Amino acid sequence: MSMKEKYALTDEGAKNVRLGAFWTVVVNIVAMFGVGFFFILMDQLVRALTQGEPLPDMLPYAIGLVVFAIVLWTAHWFQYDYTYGKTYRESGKQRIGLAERLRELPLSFFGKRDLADLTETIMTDATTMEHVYSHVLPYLYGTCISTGIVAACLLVFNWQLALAALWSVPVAFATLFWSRRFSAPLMRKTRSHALDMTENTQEMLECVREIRATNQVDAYLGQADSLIDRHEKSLFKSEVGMGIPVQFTQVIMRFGIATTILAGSLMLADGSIGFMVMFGFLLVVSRIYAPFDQSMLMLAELFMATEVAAPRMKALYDEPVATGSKTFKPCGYDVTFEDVTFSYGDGDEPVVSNVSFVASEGEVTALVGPSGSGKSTLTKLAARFWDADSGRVLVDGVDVTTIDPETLLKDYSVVFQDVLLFDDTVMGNIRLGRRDATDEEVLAAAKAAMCDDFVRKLPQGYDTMIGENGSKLSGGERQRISIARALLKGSPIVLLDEATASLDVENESQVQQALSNLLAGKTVIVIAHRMRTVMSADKIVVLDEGRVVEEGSPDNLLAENGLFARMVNLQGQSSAWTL
Ligand SMILES: Nc1ncnc2c1ncn2[C@@H]1O[C@H](COP(=O)(O)OP(=O)(O)OP(=O)(O)O)[C@@H](O)[C@H]1O
Repeated sequence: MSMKEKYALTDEGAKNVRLGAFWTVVVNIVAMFGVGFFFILMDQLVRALTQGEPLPDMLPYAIGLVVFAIVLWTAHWFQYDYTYGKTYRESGKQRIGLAERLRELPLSFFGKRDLADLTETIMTDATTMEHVYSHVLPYLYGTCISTGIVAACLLVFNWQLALAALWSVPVAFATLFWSRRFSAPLMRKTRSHALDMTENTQEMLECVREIRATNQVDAYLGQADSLIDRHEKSLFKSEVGMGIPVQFTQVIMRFGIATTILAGSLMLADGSIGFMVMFGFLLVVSRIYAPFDQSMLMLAELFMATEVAAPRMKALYDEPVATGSKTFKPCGYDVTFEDVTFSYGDGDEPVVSNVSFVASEGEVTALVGPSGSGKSTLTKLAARFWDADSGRVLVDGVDVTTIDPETLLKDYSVVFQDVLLFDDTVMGNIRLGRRDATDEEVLAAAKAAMCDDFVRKLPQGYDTMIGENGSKLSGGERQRISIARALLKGSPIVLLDEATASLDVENESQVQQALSNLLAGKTVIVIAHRMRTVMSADKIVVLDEGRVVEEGSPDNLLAENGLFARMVNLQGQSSAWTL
């Protein structure tokens, strides 16, 4: 596997890691030259002291020292730039790349993946990789290469002493990599326990009202406690599981010094090497192990990155994206379902089967049917939030799966039951419908959606911050803001999930008024909850267990006296169409 794939790097990132490794090699080799320089000076001094030779001229050494310092500083500067400066840029690109990827992924992906898990990938995994790019990879690769070069020189110089000095490096690394089979599962477990902890905290914060209302606070806190304990224990085990092999391999490596002294002493005794050769070897050997000490400590992080973080990031990159034509200029906006079958998971039972109907432009098509019959699913398929398993959804005869989702959604206004607002001003929330809308256009949409009266009563009117998900507004007010947003967008296809649960009578008639402004002249597919909407629809599609069981105008369906007629009779004069 290439470095790029293994560490989820971009092309430029892989290039910078290589250059970082190159400059690390230069730094290590230049540092070795320093050792050689010191060795030659020592040799001359020893000879002067023991054999009466004249003391060496110090000027070339002084000049050499200055040159050495300049070269080392320059090499360090490049190493620093490539390892820290440029690789941090790589991490920035990774994060932007992940965000771009999320943008390209089909919306169905977000339904399948746990959001806490996704947040962990973007925040924690990206941070782990950032540290690995900057602190570990160039340094580790560079050290291995420079050690290889020095080892080759030592082997040429004196292979017996070189073997005595260097055997410990491969043995130490082999031990460390072998220990990975034990430490890797521990790391994966720690990561998954950390994830459970995050999910629990996120759920606790999101559902704090429900938890309090159902007196579940103690139970939730108890669960959080046990998850934290479990994570702490697995973290301890994985630290020990990694720490012991790292310490052990550092000790193994130090045995190289002992064997160099032993072999060197024997060779010195039988006269096959001189004292200075032995001294030189010891100098080099003591330098060789130093960079590895640091690398070994980083290996834990590297293993974590290759075992957990990089695969998780790569998995996100490998997710199939929803693609399609970036231009879509239809002449009309009929939405046609053609024998559509769909299930949420591979191999699951279909939730809609062989559905065919046309929602015509300028008409309101109401989807009715019991809870779970597939009404919301059909609206999601219409907007390509999911792609059908078989059959086709067409807009003006064009299969939606051939159109890029972002391009397609420009033609859709969506008002769902669970309105989502941002912690922004009223103005900002409505303007999300169309970013370039003028203030006047936003106000006109707000008026048409019957928002104006309540917004003007807010402390700062349209500039009032409405809290997270509009927490400072009532359910009906939130819904009218989402309708204003859809009105401002003014798309030719409207998908609407009516909801009445949170609305009082006055609110309901205001929302109804807002809706009729939104729907005029559009292709409307509505999940109808109000009797009035159902009876005034141009077409009704009755669903049961994911199949279309009846289809036609309200009058015709009533006349047919089938399921729809029975449901209407059951509902009586109730204003809410709750089945
Ligand atoms: N994201 C999902 N993953 C798996 N199954 C799902 C998902 N969303 C819905 N379902 C299942 O698909 C079926 C149809 O659901 P859908 O929401 O389309 O029904 P509905 O008619 O809109 O129901 P309701 O009127 O209660 O909102 C249900 O059995 C539901 O459990």
